[in-house]
Amino acid sequence: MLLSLEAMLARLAAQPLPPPQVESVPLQQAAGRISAATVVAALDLPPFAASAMDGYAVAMTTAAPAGPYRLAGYAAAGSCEAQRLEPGEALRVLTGAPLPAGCTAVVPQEQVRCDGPQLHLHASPQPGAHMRLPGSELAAGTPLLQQGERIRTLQIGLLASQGIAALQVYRRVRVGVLSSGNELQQPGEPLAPGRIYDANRPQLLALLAQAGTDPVDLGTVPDDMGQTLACLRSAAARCDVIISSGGASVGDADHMRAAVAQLGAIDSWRVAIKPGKPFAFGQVDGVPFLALPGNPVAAAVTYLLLAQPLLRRAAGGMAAAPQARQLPLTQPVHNPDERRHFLRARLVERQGVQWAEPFAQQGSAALSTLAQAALLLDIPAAATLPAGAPVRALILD
Ligand SMILES: Nc1nc2c(c(=O)[nH]1)N[C@H]1C(S)=C(S)[C@@H](COP(=O)(O)OP(=O)(O)OC[C@H]3O[C@@H](n4cnc5c(N)ncnc54)[C@H](O)[C@@H]3O)O[C@H]1N2
Ligand code: MOO
Repeated sequence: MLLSLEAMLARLAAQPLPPPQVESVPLQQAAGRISAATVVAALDLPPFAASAMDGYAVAMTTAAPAGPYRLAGYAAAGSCEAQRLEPGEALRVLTGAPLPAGCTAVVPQEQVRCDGPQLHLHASPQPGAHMRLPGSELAAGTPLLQQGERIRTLQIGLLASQGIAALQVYRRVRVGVLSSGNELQQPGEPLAPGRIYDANRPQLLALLAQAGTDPVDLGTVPDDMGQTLACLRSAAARCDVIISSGGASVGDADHMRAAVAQLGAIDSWRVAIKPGKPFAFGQVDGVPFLALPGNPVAAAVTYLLLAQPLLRRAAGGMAAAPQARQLPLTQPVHNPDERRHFLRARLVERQGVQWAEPFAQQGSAALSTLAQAALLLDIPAAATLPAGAPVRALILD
């Protein structure tokens, strides 16, 4: 049976996965990790009334708001002395200094004239000017991080300003990657006749590293039952998820599915997408196992569309819709197939408008256009779209 992409995703979402483990990391190393806890602000920010300028804190009077004021003292950032102004008094303050009780405005030093102990303002200040009031930026109790949220680099400063030195995050998921096939040779070795370089394993390992997992290189296994079993057993002992490519389809030299079935269970499916029709899911000694197709573009596309959501869940992360936008097509597209096509495309700009331009080469093995692609265009089954028609474009970078 050919399953729709959505039905396949729903099936994968229903697969039980082991709960992610939790570890503590220093705050500055937490960017890109998944928060294992909901974090709320413990402090008001700023925690006390503070000056936003180098200048003077004044206690205004209605009779003479521009002064003169009597200079009553001094406070710098870090001062801890509790001070108080009476109406008509001013305090020299530096940026970040705690403001004295009774302060009604801060006047930047460029806008005053000092005459001995007397301060004259160039103009009447606005009440509250340049005063950072406690909690005005952030109130204690405000949520800062949700459990399952990916921590952004630009959140680190805010978390540090709350006094947080370490965060509870989910341990990176260890994802083992293996390739199968007698034809495969390692990049770096001389190429023997009839053989090809293993493109899928380096590509998948790189995608996994970029996604914040802990990739484990399980190497290449030939089409041999004994070696496939040995590789899978050792992988299950050290990985949280195992991904293979090749041997997902109907070929004779397919030991992968038989080996997985012997060590656990496997369910093969066909998904109504091109590239990427053959796809299998199972478990090896209880460790989730995903079999991606061997054709290199099909392996990359099924990784992005099917494996990534499962890995995000295994990592404790919240579900996230793929980044997509609507773009007009530069040329007509015809998909006579019963499968939805995901076309590699580039983004072009014409007269200030962005368009999606599909590459001519769309073969499931044609890595050269994957290497240049900025977009994957989602073309419905049995559809003919004219030039200019809007299509859903998944953003690849
Ligand atoms: N009779 C049928 N044949 C095929 C069907 C089908 O439905 N009926 N499906 C085709 C589709 S679609 C795909 S995709 C491929 C997937 O097949 P497998 O997952 O079994 O993969 P293999 O047969 O092992 O390899 C396919 C192709 O990819 C090359 N390959 C494999 N691994 C790598 C790698 N790590 N790096 C680079 N290239 C790799 C392999 O040499 C083959 O050329 O099946 C179609 N056939
Ligand atoms: O997945 Mo295959 O690569 O559809 O052509």
